[in-house]
Amino acid sequence: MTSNDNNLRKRTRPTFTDQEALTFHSRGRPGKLEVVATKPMTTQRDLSLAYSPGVAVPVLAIAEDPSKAYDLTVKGNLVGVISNGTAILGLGNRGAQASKPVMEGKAVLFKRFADVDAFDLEVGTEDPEEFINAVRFLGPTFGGINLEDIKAPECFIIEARLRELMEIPVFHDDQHGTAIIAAAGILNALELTGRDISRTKLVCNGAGAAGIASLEILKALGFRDENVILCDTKGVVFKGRTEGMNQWKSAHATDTPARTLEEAIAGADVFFGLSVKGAVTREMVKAMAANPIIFAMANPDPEITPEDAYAVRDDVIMATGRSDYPNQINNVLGFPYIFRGALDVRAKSINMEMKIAAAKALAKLAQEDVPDEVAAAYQGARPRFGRDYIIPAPFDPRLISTVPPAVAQAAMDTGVAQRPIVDMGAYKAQLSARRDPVAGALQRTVERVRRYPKRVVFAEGEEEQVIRAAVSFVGQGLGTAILVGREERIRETAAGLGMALDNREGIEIHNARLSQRNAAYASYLYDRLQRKGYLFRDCQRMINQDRNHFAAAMVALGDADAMVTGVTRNFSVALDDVRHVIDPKPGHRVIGVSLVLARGRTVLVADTAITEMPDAKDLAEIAVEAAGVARRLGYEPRVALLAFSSFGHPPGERSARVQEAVRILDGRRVDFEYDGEMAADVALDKELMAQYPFCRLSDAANVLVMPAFHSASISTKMMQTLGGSTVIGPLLVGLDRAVQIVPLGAKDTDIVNMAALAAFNVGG
Ligand SMILES: NC(=O)C1=CN([C@@H]2O[C@H](COP(=O)(O)OP(=O)(O)OC[C@H]3O[C@@H](n4cnc5c(N)ncnc54)[C@H](OP(=O)(O)O)[C@@H]3O)[C@@H](O)[C@H]2O)C=CC1
Ligand SMILES: CC(=O)C(=O)O
Ligand SMILES: [Mg+2]
Repeated sequence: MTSNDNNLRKRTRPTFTDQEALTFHSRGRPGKLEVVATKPMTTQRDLSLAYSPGVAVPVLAIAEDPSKAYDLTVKGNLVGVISNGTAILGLGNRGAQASKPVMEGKAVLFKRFADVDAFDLEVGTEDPEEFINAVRFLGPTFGGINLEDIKAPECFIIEARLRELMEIPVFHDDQHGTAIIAAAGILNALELTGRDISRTKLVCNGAGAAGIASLEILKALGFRDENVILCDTKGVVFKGRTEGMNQWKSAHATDTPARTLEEAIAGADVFFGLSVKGAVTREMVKAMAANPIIFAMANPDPEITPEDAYAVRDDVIMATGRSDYPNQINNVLGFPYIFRGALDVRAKSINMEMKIAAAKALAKLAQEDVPDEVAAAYQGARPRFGRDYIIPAPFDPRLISTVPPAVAQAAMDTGVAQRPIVDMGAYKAQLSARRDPVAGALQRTVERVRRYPKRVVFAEGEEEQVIRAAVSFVGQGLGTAILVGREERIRETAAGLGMALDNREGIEIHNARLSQRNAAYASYLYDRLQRKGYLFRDCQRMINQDRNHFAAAMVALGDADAMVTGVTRNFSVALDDVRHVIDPKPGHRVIGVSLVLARGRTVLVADTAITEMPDAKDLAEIAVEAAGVARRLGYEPRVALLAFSSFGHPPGERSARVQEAVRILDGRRVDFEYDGEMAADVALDKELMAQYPFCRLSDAANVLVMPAFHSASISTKMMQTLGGSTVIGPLLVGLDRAVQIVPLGAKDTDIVNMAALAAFNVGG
């Protein structure tokens, strides 16, 4: 095993308690979804257009030509996620109401990964006919129907009937989504072990929705009937069996003397588990052929854990449905992208060719080199096609531009596309732009920190939201949280919040006044400040009484890796405290960078914190620092130096300063794209930018250098308050140690994000 393999296998489990899972779902607005209007609804005129009488016009247009619904309503991008809760994950029949968190979850994954709008419908019946009747009339609402967590064999009847009755794609994800992803993994595992698909022996445990559909696609790919044995709760599904049978199982019944899973698995090349936790034993693994392939896909716990399988064999290729082991076979890799492709060509259905195209696209993607930007999505370890990387990970940003085009092309080739794509290249570019950056930006940071946990000091340790943030930081596996404050007070506050800190691993409390390190910290500070008018006792007082000084000294002297503060003090005051203790990094300047996460894109804005009225040289330096942050966050920087004018028009003294900054950058021969001066709309809108064909940016800017602090601060705050954007920061950049200052009164989630960014050392 290479060290890369080792690292991948040793991934830590995300740790969360049941209470955290409940709080995640209940906090703020209960649940995970809300409806957002895409048109203004502010004036009388808006109302007249959106509703009566204006709405009558599209009504008549659609009545005359129903296909107009795709142009005039949300239908073409809307998927219904529909369940009756009879097979929720591997938890069995828990009822329609209990399935709602899963269905809401799927809806948000549709949005997050493929910008497909989706909402959930839970239908309170176990009767297939009633279910079919409840769904069959919903065609006018949706562009597609994703059925979920409906048990077999009813799911087969329901899906087949709805496919006949409805003119939009109907896709039972537990069947086909799972089958597609598993097939992709299998294609790669076969290649790695040098197997011929037509001679490979496979045992599938689980003859339900996922099991049966997987066998269908595997056989379409080349597995032979006689080489495949299916098992269920009654053991092997053999020819002639009568107990617990149905027509879908019969279709895969084999002529074999084996009657139990144990007998069937002996000598098998591949095990496919789509059943329940613990169905496979170590003995069974031992009995498999050389280089066995084990896909234990039951959720939330696999048929056998990788630890157990590796304990008895070291030649196994192992996959599970979980995100905390390598090779996650989970349908989240499929459904968002399969529907994206199907919707974009207005496919009438999702057929076998489209499913195989998706599986092959996924398999091929795992074989490709992982570029730098993407490596960040893999927790810092750059995966290479091999035993522990046979399938891309859910956060791989290439999925959106890879899978939907393959699905769309297959739909076009098989005649089910009602609106074929004319320019595939342009379509792929559009798809990339749909990628939601919000989670992406932070996800990479958090995953990286999880891999290299850090000691982060939370300076305002007595504050409620800081305690909550510290507990969450530790709970997410990001490292050790050091709370600065009076121990008893912190414990009491934590107890009042229902969080016992006693015995909680990963949390330390340091009282500045009682710390054994404060003499060292005070003398360190005195060395720095003695010629700036401070006496030793001033320094002692600062360390003993001021938590920012104490926390910063911990970081400066290596007792902690990073620090976060700001909840109770203004940014500039907190920064002054920190600057007494920590200098700028040699050759760098300290600036503030805000991350603006707007619909479909992330833009970095600088300097949002420090230099009030930068001159040309300052602006050039700000550009260099901001470009560095963009790179650290995984974006290739395209820097626009902004002004009220674009390339000299209209002229003005302020714009001349920005032009001068561009010339300074020219002289410094920096290694990133930049240009200016230009107005914000030119920087952000590629079409407007095209009016200036000489502009050196290859695409819309993703780093905006503002001409002064006021414009930086005003624009980001307006974006946040009025524009519906998420703004993270300002992130403090250019200090010699990792320090982040949150906005006054920040909430626990903001504090955790900033602590993660500090631990990641985004500023250095
Ligand atoms: N990783 C992923 O992306 C996905 C994983 N899954 C997982 O696959 C499993 C099945 O889901 P689904 O097909 O929707 O559910 P179904 O209810 O449709 O099917 C369950 C099947 O498992 C069989 N089974 C149950 N217990 C055992 C056992 N001890 N030994 C052998 N077979 C058993 C049942 O047998 P019988 O017919 O005799 O009742 C049935 O055939 C779940 O754990 C689910 O979480 C599902 C979808 C996606
Ligand atoms: C992942 C999924 O859909 C399931 O386990 O049911
Ligand atoms: Mg499911």
